[in-house]
Amino acid sequence: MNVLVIGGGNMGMTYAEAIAKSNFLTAGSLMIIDQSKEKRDELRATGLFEVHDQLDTCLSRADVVLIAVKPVHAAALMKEMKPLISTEQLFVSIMAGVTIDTIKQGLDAVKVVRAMPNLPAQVGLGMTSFTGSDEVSRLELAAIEQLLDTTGRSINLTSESEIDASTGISGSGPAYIFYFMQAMMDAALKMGFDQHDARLLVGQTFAGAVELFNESTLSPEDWMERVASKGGTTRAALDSMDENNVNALIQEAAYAAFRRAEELGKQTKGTEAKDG
Ligand SMILES: NC(=O)C1=CN([C@@H]2O[C@H](COP(=O)(O)OP(=O)(O)OC[C@H]3O[C@@H](n4cnc5c(N)ncnc54)[C@H](O)[C@@H]3O)[C@@H](O)[C@H]2O)C=CC1
Ligand SMILES: O=C(O)[C@@H]1CCC=N1
Repeated sequence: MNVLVIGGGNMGMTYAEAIAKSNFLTAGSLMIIDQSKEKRDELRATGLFEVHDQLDTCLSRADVVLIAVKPVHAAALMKEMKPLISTEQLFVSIMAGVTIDTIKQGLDAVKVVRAMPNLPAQVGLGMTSFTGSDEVSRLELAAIEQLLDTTGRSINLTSESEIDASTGISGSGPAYIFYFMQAMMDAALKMGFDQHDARLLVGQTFAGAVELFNESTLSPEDWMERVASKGGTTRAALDSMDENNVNALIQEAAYAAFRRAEELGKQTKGTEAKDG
Protein backbone atom coordinates (compact mmCIF):
# COMPACT_ATOMS: atom_id res chain seq x y z
CA MET A 1 0.00 0.00 0.00
CA ASN A 2 1.27 3.50 -0.90
CA VAL A 3 0.35 6.38 1.38
CA LEU A 4 0.63 10.08 0.57
CA VAL A 5 0.38 12.73 3.31
CA ILE A 6 -0.63 16.19 2.04
CA GLY A 7 0.51 18.96 4.40
CA GLY A 8 3.59 18.41 6.55
CA GLY A 9 2.70 20.71 9.45
CA ASN A 10 2.13 19.73 13.10
CA MET A 11 -0.26 16.87 12.36
CA GLY A 12 0.85 15.77 8.87
CA MET A 13 4.47 15.50 9.97
CA THR A 14 3.40 13.67 13.14
CA TYR A 15 1.45 11.10 11.13
CA ALA A 16 4.17 10.70 8.53
CA GLU A 17 6.80 10.12 11.22
CA ALA A 18 4.61 7.69 13.17
CA ILE A 19 3.73 5.68 10.05
CA ALA A 20 7.36 5.65 8.91
CA LYS A 21 8.56 4.38 12.29
CA SER A 22 5.85 1.69 12.54
CA ASN A 23 5.67 -1.59 10.62
CA PHE A 24 2.50 -0.48 8.88
CA LEU A 25 4.13 0.12 5.49
CA THR A 26 7.04 -1.40 3.63
CA ALA A 27 10.01 0.89 3.04
CA GLY A 28 9.57 3.38 0.22
CA SER A 29 5.74 3.41 0.35
CA LEU A 30 5.32 6.69 2.20
CA MET A 31 5.23 10.03 0.41
CA ILE A 32 4.61 13.53 1.73
CA ILE A 33 4.02 16.85 0.04
CA ASP A 34 3.96 20.40 1.37
CA GLN A 35 3.60 23.68 -0.49
CA SER A 36 6.21 25.41 1.66
CA LYS A 37 9.86 24.97 0.61
CA GLU A 38 11.05 25.54 4.16
CA LYS A 39 8.75 22.75 5.35
CA ARG A 40 9.91 20.42 2.57
CA ASP A 41 13.54 20.97 3.57
CA GLU A 42 12.62 20.09 7.17
CA LEU A 43 10.80 16.95 6.00
CA ARG A 44 13.72 15.88 3.77
CA ALA A 45 16.13 16.27 6.70
CA THR A 46 14.31 13.47 8.56
CA GLY A 47 15.22 11.00 5.79
CA LEU A 48 12.07 9.05 6.62
CA PHE A 49 9.93 9.48 3.50
CA GLU A 50 9.82 10.62 -0.14
CA VAL A 51 9.21 14.36 -0.16
CA HIS A 52 7.38 15.89 -3.15
CA ASP A 53 6.72 19.45 -4.24
CA GLN A 54 4.17 18.72 -7.00
CA LEU A 55 0.97 16.67 -6.75
CA ASP A 56 1.45 15.23 -10.24
CA THR A 57 4.56 13.30 -9.16
CA CYS A 58 2.88 11.53 -6.23
CA LEU A 59 -0.94 11.74 -6.01
CA SER A 60 -1.82 9.10 -8.63
CA ARG A 61 0.62 6.61 -7.04
CA ALA A 62 -1.13 6.69 -3.65
CA ASP A 63 -3.70 4.13 -2.49
CA VAL A 64 -4.41 6.18 0.62
CA VAL A 65 -4.18 9.97 0.77
CA LEU A 66 -4.08 11.65 4.19
CA ILE A 67 -5.18 15.28 3.92
CA ALA A 68 -3.61 17.36 6.72
CA VAL A 69 -3.92 20.98 5.59
CA LYS A 70 -5.94 23.63 7.46
CA PRO A 71 -9.67 23.75 6.68
CA VAL A 72 -9.15 27.20 5.14
CA HIS A 73 -6.93 25.59 2.47
CA ALA A 74 -9.24 22.67 1.73
CA ALA A 75 -11.09 24.10 -1.28
CA ALA A 76 -7.96 25.26 -3.12
CA LEU A 77 -6.22 21.95 -2.47
CA MET A 78 -9.18 19.83 -3.62
CA LYS A 79 -9.45 21.86 -6.83
CA GLU A 80 -5.80 21.07 -7.53
CA MET A 81 -6.23 17.38 -6.67
CA LYS A 82 -9.48 16.69 -8.53
CA PRO A 83 -8.06 16.13 -12.06
CA LEU A 84 -5.40 13.77 -10.71
CA ILE A 85 -7.39 11.33 -8.56
CA SER A 86 -9.26 8.06 -9.19
CA THR A 87 -12.36 6.66 -7.47
CA GLU A 88 -10.33 3.64 -6.26
CA GLN A 89 -8.25 5.86 -3.96
CA LEU A 90 -9.17 6.31 -0.32
CA PHE A 91 -8.99 9.79 1.21
CA VAL A 92 -8.52 10.31 4.93
CA SER A 93 -9.09 13.88 6.09
CA ILE A 94 -8.09 15.18 9.51
CA MET A 95 -9.35 18.71 8.77
CA ALA A 96 -11.55 20.03 11.58
CA GLY A 97 -15.16 20.40 10.54
CA VAL A 98 -14.76 19.62 6.83
CA THR A 99 -17.51 17.11 6.04
CA ILE A 100 -17.32 13.88 4.08
CA ASP A 101 -19.84 15.29 1.56
CA THR A 102 -17.70 18.39 0.99
CA ILE A 103 -14.67 16.19 0.31
CA LYS A 104 -16.61 13.81 -1.95
CA GLN A 105 -17.93 16.73 -3.96
CA GLY A 106 -14.66 18.68 -3.93
CA LEU A 107 -12.67 15.72 -5.24
CA ASP A 108 -15.30 13.71 -7.09
CA ALA A 109 -14.22 10.87 -4.82
CA VAL A 110 -16.27 8.14 -3.15
CA LYS A 111 -14.10 6.59 -0.46
CA VAL A 112 -13.61 9.15 2.30
CA VAL A 113 -12.72 8.73 5.97
CA ARG A 114 -13.01 11.72 8.27
CA ALA A 115 -10.78 11.57 11.32
CA MET A 116 -10.12 13.87 14.26
CA PRO A 117 -6.76 13.26 15.95
CA ASN A 118 -5.08 15.29 18.68
CA LEU A 119 -1.63 16.70 19.35
CA PRO A 120 -0.39 14.00 21.80
CA ALA A 121 -0.12 11.89 18.63
CA GLN A 122 3.35 13.47 18.55
CA VAL A 123 4.37 11.24 21.46
CA GLY A 124 2.34 8.17 20.49
CA LEU A 125 -0.45 9.04 22.94
CA GLY A 126 -2.91 10.48 20.44
CA MET A 127 -6.67 9.97 20.54
CA THR A 128 -8.29 9.83 17.12
CA SER A 129 -11.97 9.50 16.31
CA PHE A 130 -12.97 8.50 12.77
CA THR A 131 -15.88 7.57 10.54
CA GLY A 132 -16.07 6.52 6.90
CA SER A 133 -18.39 7.07 3.93
CA ASP A 134 -20.64 4.12 2.99
CA GLU A 135 -18.34 3.22 0.11
CA VAL A 136 -15.41 2.45 2.45
CA SER A 137 -15.39 -1.31 3.08
CA ARG A 138 -14.94 -2.87 6.53
CA LEU A 139 -11.55 -4.15 5.42
CA GLU A 140 -10.47 -0.70 4.30
CA LEU A 141 -11.75 0.83 7.54
CA ALA A 142 -9.74 -1.73 9.51
CA ALA A 143 -6.59 -0.80 7.55
CA ILE A 144 -7.22 2.90 8.23
CA GLU A 145 -7.72 2.13 11.92
CA GLN A 146 -4.28 0.47 11.95
CA LEU A 147 -2.79 3.49 10.21
CA LEU A 148 -4.35 5.89 12.73
CA ASP A 149 -3.26 3.69 15.62
CA THR A 150 0.39 4.30 14.73
CA THR A 151 -0.11 7.58 16.67
CA GLY A 152 -1.95 6.19 19.71
CA ARG A 153 -5.54 5.00 20.13
CA SER A 154 -8.63 5.43 18.00
CA ILE A 155 -12.39 5.11 18.13
CA ASN A 156 -14.65 4.32 15.16
CA LEU A 157 -17.74 6.53 15.42
CA THR A 158 -20.91 6.18 13.40
CA SER A 159 -21.79 9.80 12.59
CA GLU A 160 -20.08 13.00 11.60
CA SER A 161 -21.90 14.84 14.36
CA GLU A 162 -19.98 12.63 16.79
CA ILE A 163 -16.74 13.63 15.04
CA ASP A 164 -17.61 17.31 15.61
CA ALA A 165 -18.44 16.50 19.25
CA SER A 166 -15.18 14.60 19.75
CA THR A 167 -13.36 17.62 18.31
CA GLY A 168 -14.68 19.54 21.34
CA ILE A 169 -13.44 16.84 23.74
CA SER A 170 -10.29 15.11 22.47
CA GLY A 171 -9.32 17.15 19.37
CA SER A 172 -9.13 20.52 21.09
CA GLY A 173 -8.96 18.99 24.58
CA PRO A 174 -5.17 19.05 25.03
CA ALA A 175 -5.38 22.86 24.90
CA TYR A 176 -7.85 22.87 27.83
CA ILE A 177 -5.39 20.82 29.85
CA PHE A 178 -2.58 23.24 28.94
CA TYR A 179 -4.87 26.12 29.97
CA PHE A 180 -5.35 24.52 33.38
CA MET A 181 -1.60 23.85 33.64
CA GLN A 182 -0.82 27.47 32.76
CA ALA A 183 -3.20 28.69 35.49
CA MET A 184 -1.52 26.42 38.03
CA MET A 185 1.94 27.55 36.91
CA ASP A 186 0.84 31.21 37.20
CA ALA A 187 -0.34 30.51 40.76
CA ALA A 188 2.93 28.72 41.60
CA LEU A 189 4.98 31.64 40.25
CA LYS A 190 2.88 34.10 42.29
CA MET A 191 3.53 31.97 45.37
CA GLY A 192 7.26 32.52 44.80
CA PHE A 193 8.47 29.37 42.97
CA ASP A 194 10.85 29.88 40.05
CA GLN A 195 9.98 28.68 36.52
CA HIS A 196 11.88 25.40 36.87
CA ASP A 197 10.23 24.41 40.14
CA ALA A 198 6.77 25.61 39.04
CA ARG A 199 7.07 23.48 35.88
CA LEU A 200 8.15 20.43 37.87
CA LEU A 201 5.38 20.81 40.47
CA VAL A 202 2.68 21.21 37.82
CA GLY A 203 3.98 18.70 35.25
CA GLN A 204 4.48 15.87 37.72
CA THR A 205 1.11 16.55 39.36
CA PHE A 206 -0.67 16.23 36.01
CA ALA A 207 1.31 13.13 35.00
CA GLY A 208 0.58 11.43 38.33
CA ALA A 209 -3.13 12.27 38.33
CA VAL A 210 -3.59 11.08 34.73
CA GLU A 211 -1.74 7.84 35.50
CA LEU A 212 -4.00 7.18 38.51
CA PHE A 213 -7.09 7.84 36.40
CA ASN A 214 -5.99 5.59 33.53
CA GLU A 215 -4.87 2.74 35.78
CA SER A 216 -8.26 2.41 37.49
CA THR A 217 -11.97 2.47 36.76
CA LEU A 218 -12.65 5.21 39.32
CA SER A 219 -14.28 8.42 38.08
CA PRO A 220 -12.55 11.79 38.43
CA GLU A 221 -15.11 12.59 41.15
CA ASP A 222 -14.07 9.45 43.08
CA TRP A 223 -10.45 10.52 42.81
CA MET A 224 -11.29 14.04 44.01
CA GLU A 225 -12.84 12.52 47.13
CA ARG A 226 -9.66 10.53 47.75
CA VAL A 227 -7.52 13.67 47.65
CA ALA A 228 -9.86 15.84 49.72
CA SER A 229 -9.94 15.48 53.50
CA LYS A 230 -12.93 16.86 55.37
CA GLY A 231 -12.21 20.47 56.27
CA GLY A 232 -8.84 20.25 54.51
CA THR A 233 -6.95 22.17 51.82
CA THR A 234 -8.31 20.35 48.76
CA ARG A 235 -11.91 20.85 49.89
CA ALA A 236 -11.18 24.59 50.13
CA ALA A 237 -9.94 24.56 46.52
CA LEU A 238 -12.80 22.40 45.18
CA ASP A 239 -15.40 24.54 46.96
CA SER A 240 -13.83 27.65 45.43
CA MET A 241 -14.06 26.07 41.94
CA ASP A 242 -17.70 25.05 42.51
CA GLU A 243 -18.61 28.55 43.75
CA ASN A 244 -17.07 29.96 40.56
CA ASN A 245 -18.88 27.46 38.28
CA VAL A 246 -15.61 26.17 36.82
CA ASN A 247 -17.18 22.85 35.76
CA ALA A 248 -19.95 24.61 33.81
CA LEU A 249 -17.41 26.98 32.22
CA ILE A 250 -15.22 24.10 31.02
CA GLN A 251 -18.27 22.37 29.56
CA GLU A 252 -19.22 25.62 27.82
CA ALA A 253 -15.71 25.81 26.33
CA ALA A 254 -15.97 22.25 25.00
CA TYR A 255 -19.33 23.12 23.43
CA ALA A 256 -17.80 26.24 21.85
CA ALA A 257 -15.26 23.99 20.07
CA PHE A 258 -18.04 21.56 19.04
CA ARG A 259 -20.10 24.43 17.58
CA ARG A 260 -17.03 25.84 15.80
CA ALA A 261 -16.41 22.43 14.18
CA GLU A 262 -20.00 22.49 12.91
CA GLU A 263 -19.57 26.06 11.63
CA LEU A 264 -16.34 25.15 9.81
CA GLY A 265 -18.27 22.34 8.13
CA LYS A 266 -20.90 24.78 6.85
CA GLN A 267 -18.31 27.34 5.73
CA THR A 268 -16.20 24.87 3.76
CA LYS A 269 -19.21 23.34 1.97
CA GLY A 270 -18.34 23.81 -1.70
CA THR A 271 -16.58 27.15 -1.14
CA GLU A 272 -13.42 28.54 0.42
CA ALA A 273 -13.49 28.51 4.24
CA LYS A 274 -13.57 31.99 5.77
CA ASP A 275 -11.35 31.13 8.71
CA GLY A 276 -9.65 28.13 10.20
N1 LIG B 1 -2.95 20.92 15.56
C1 LIG B 1 -3.81 20.13 16.16
O1 LIG B 1 -3.79 19.90 17.40
C2 LIG B 1 -4.86 19.42 15.35
C3 LIG B 1 -5.10 19.75 14.03
N2 LIG B 1 -6.07 19.11 13.32
C4 LIG B 1 -6.30 19.43 11.92
O2 LIG B 1 -5.13 19.11 11.21
C5 LIG B 1 -4.99 19.97 10.10
C6 LIG B 1 -3.58 20.50 10.04
O3 LIG B 1 -3.33 21.24 11.23
P1 LIG B 1 -1.83 21.60 11.63
O4 LIG B 1 -0.94 20.45 11.28
O5 LIG B 1 -1.88 22.11 13.01
O6 LIG B 1 -1.55 22.81 10.58
P2 LIG B 1 -0.16 23.35 10.05
O7 LIG B 1 -0.41 24.74 9.59
O8 LIG B 1 0.92 23.08 11.04
O9 LIG B 1 0.14 22.43 8.76
C7 LIG B 1 -0.53 22.53 7.55
C8 LIG B 1 0.50 22.35 6.44
O10 LIG B 1 -0.20 22.24 5.20
C9 LIG B 1 0.58 22.86 4.21
N3 LIG B 1 -0.30 23.15 3.06
C10 LIG B 1 -1.32 24.04 2.98
N4 LIG B 1 -1.89 23.98 1.76
C11 LIG B 1 -1.23 23.03 1.06
C12 LIG B 1 -1.36 22.51 -0.26
N5 LIG B 1 -2.28 22.98 -1.12
N6 LIG B 1 -0.51 21.52 -0.65
C13 LIG B 1 0.44 21.05 0.19
N7 LIG B 1 0.61 21.52 1.46
C14 LIG B 1 -0.22 22.49 1.88
C15 LIG B 1 1.16 24.09 4.89
O11 LIG B 1 2.32 24.57 4.22
C16 LIG B 1 1.46 23.52 6.29
O12 LIG B 1 2.80 23.05 6.40
C17 LIG B 1 -6.05 21.06 10.24
O13 LIG B 1 -7.06 20.85 9.29
C18 LIG B 1 -6.59 20.89 11.65
O14 LIG B 1 -7.97 21.15 11.68
C19 LIG B 1 -6.79 18.10 13.87
C20 LIG B 1 -6.60 17.73 15.17
C21 LIG B 1 -5.63 18.36 16.02
O1 LIG C 1 -8.10 24.16 16.60
C1 LIG C 1 -8.34 23.47 15.61
O2 LIG C 1 -9.14 23.89 14.74
C2 LIG C 1 -7.73 22.11 15.46
C3 LIG C 1 -8.75 21.03 15.48
C4 LIG C 1 -8.64 20.36 16.81
C5 LIG C 1 -7.39 20.89 17.35
N1 LIG C 1 -6.89 21.82 16.59
